[in-house]
Amino acid sequence: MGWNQHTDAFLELGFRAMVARLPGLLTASLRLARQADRRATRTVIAAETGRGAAQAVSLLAVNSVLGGLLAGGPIEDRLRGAAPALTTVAAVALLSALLRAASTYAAGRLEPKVERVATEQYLERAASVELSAIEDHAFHKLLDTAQYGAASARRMISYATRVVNAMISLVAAASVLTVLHPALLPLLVTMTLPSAWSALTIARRRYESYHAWVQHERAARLIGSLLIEPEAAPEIRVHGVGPFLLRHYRSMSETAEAEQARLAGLAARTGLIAALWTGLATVATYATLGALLLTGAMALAVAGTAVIAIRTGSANLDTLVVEVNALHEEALFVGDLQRLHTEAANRLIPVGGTALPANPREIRFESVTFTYPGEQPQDGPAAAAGKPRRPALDDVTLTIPLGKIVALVGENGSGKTTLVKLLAGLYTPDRGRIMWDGVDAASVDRRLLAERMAMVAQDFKRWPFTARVNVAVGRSSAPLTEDRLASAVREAGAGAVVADLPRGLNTLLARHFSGGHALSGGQWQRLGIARAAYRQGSVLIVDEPTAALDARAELEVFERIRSLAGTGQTVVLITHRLASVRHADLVHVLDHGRLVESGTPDELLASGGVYAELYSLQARQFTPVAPDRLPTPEAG
Ligand SMILES: Nc1ncnc2c1ncn2[C@@H]1O[C@H](COP(=O)(O)OP(=O)(O)OP(=O)(O)O)[C@@H](O)[C@H]1O
Repeated sequence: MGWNQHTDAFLELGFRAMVARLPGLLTASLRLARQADRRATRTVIAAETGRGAAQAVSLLAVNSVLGGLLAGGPIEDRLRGAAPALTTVAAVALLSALLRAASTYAAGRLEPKVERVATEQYLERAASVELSAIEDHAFHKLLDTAQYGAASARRMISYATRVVNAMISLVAAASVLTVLHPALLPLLVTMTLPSAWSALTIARRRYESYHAWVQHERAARLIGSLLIEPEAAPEIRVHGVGPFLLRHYRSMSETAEAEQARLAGLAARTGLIAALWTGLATVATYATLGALLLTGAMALAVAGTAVIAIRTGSANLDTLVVEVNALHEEALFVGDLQRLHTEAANRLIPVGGTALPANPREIRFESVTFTYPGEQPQDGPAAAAGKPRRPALDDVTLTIPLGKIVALVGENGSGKTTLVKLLAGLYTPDRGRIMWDGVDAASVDRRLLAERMAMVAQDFKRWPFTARVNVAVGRSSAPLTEDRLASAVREAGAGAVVADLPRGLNTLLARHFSGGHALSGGQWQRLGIARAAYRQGSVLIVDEPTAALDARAELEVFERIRSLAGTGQTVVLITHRLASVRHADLVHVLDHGRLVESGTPDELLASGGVYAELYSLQARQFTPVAPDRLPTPEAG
C-alpha cells in the first residue's frame, strides 16, 4: 500500500554497549522517580538497601548457627550456644518483612506518578515542536516508539528496586563465600554468566526487531482502525473496501508473525546453549566443594554454610540477571523517550523574540521561497531526471494591506494554503522575508504572532467536545464569556445551527459518545467560522470557508466576512468561488507556487490573464447558452 516497508538498518547494539548504557539509564529512571515523588523514592531505596543488608546479616547468623550445632559437646549445650544466632535470624527475617512491606507500599505509590510525569513530558514535547517536525515521518516514528517509554518508566521502578535488592544480597552472599574459600566465588559467577548472556541477547534481538518493524506495526494498526472508524464505514460498504483492507491486514500480520517465529527460534537456541553451559559450571562447582571436603581443606560446618551461600548467591544472581534484563528492555524504551526529548529540543518552536508593530500598515512577502521538507523523490520520472523537490512557494513577492480583504486564488496545489501557513508562522521561509512594516516575522516572538491570527483552515479540527467548547477553544487561554460566545456565533451566522441542537451550545459534538450529536459539513463550517470570530485575531485567515455551504449560506458568510473587514480586521481569503472574490480589495493569483497576477478583481478581469480565464470558466457553468457562443472575458 505504499507504507508497508520495514527496511530500517538494524541498530548497532553490542553486548558491552548494552551493559555500558545501563547505569545512565538507571540514573535517568531515578531522576524521573525523584521528579514524581521524592519521598517515596527515598523510602524505596532505603528499604531495599536495608533488605539486602539484612540478608548478609542473616547468612552470617546461619553460619554461626551451623558452627554451634556442628561443634563438639552435649546437644543441649550446642543448642543453647546457637540460640542467640537463631534469635538474630528470626529478628532479621521480621525486619526484612517490614522493609519489604514499606518498599511495596512506596513503590506502589511511586509507579503511577512516574508514568504520569513521563507521559506529561512526552505530550508536552509533542505539542511544543514545530509543525514541520510533526509532519516529518522520522520524528513521527520517534513519537510512536517513545509512547511506550512512559509505561516502561513505570515498570522500570519495580525492576530497579529488585535489581538493587538482588545486587546487595549478592554482594552479601559473595562476601560470605569469599571468606569461606576464595575458589568458590569465581565458580558461582561462571554458573550464572550463561543465563545473563542468554537473557540479554534475547532482549537485544527483541528490541532491534521492534525498531525495524515499528512502521509495519503502525501500518497494520492503521488498517485495523480504518475498518472500524465511522468516517470510512460508508465507503467500505458501498465500494466494498472491507475485504481489500482485511486482505492487507492478514498479509501484514502474517509477515509480522514470521518475524515473531524467527525470534522464538533464536531464543530457543540461545536458551539451550546457556543451559548446557550452566549445567557444566554447576557440576564443576559442587565437584570443587567435594574435593575441598575430601582433602580436609574445608570443615563440614563451613561446607554447609557454603552450600547455603552458593544456593542463595546463585538465586540472587539469577534474579539479578532476570531483573537486569527486564530493566534493560524497559530502559531501551525509556531511552527512546530520552531521544525524543533531545530531538524535540532541537525542533522546539522558538521562545522569545521581538514584538510586532502595534498598528502595522501591511504585511509584505519579499522573495519568499519555501519547500516542504521530506525525502527526494525515489522513483518515477522526477527521480530519474535527478529533480530536486519542487518549492511549494517560489520567489513570491506580494503585499497584504491590513484592514482589507485579500483573496488568494489559483488552481489546486498552487501554494495558497502554504502561503497562509507561512503568514501564520507555522512554517518559516527557506529564503526571503515576511515583513510586518519594518519587522521581519522570523525575529518575532511566535506567541505574539499567533496572538494576531485567527484561522479557519480547510481541514479545521472538529473537536469531540460540546458546541460551546468548539467555539471557545478559539481562545482557550482567556476565560470564557457568554457575551463573547454569543457575538461570535452571531457573527458567523451559526445561530440557527446552535438553536437546532438538542441541548444548544451544551450539545456534545461527538457522535460516538452517548448523547453525542452529528453535524453536517456546512454546519461544522459555521461553527469553525464562529471559533475564528471568537478568537478576535487581527488577521483572519479563511481557507475555503464556503466549500460545504449551500448557495444562500455562502452569500451570507461572505457578507459577514466583508463586515469583519469593515471593523478593521484583515481578511485573507482562499476560495475557488471567484464570484465571491469580487468584493475583495486585492487578489493575488498563484500558479505552481509563483505569483502570476495581482490587482483588484476588476483589473484582473480586464487584463484577461489567469484570473479572467478561471472566472469565465466558472461563469460558463451558469450560462444557458452553448459554450462556444459564450463571450470571451476580453469581450466583456
Ligand atoms: N504538509 C505538506 N507536506 C509536503 N508537501 C505539501 C504539504 N502541503 C502541501 N504540500 C504540497 O505543496 C504544494 C502546494 O500545496 P497547497 O496546499 O499550498 O496548495 P493550494 O493552492 O492550497 O491547493 P488547494 O487549492 O488544493 O487547497 C502541493 O504540491 C502540495 O502537494
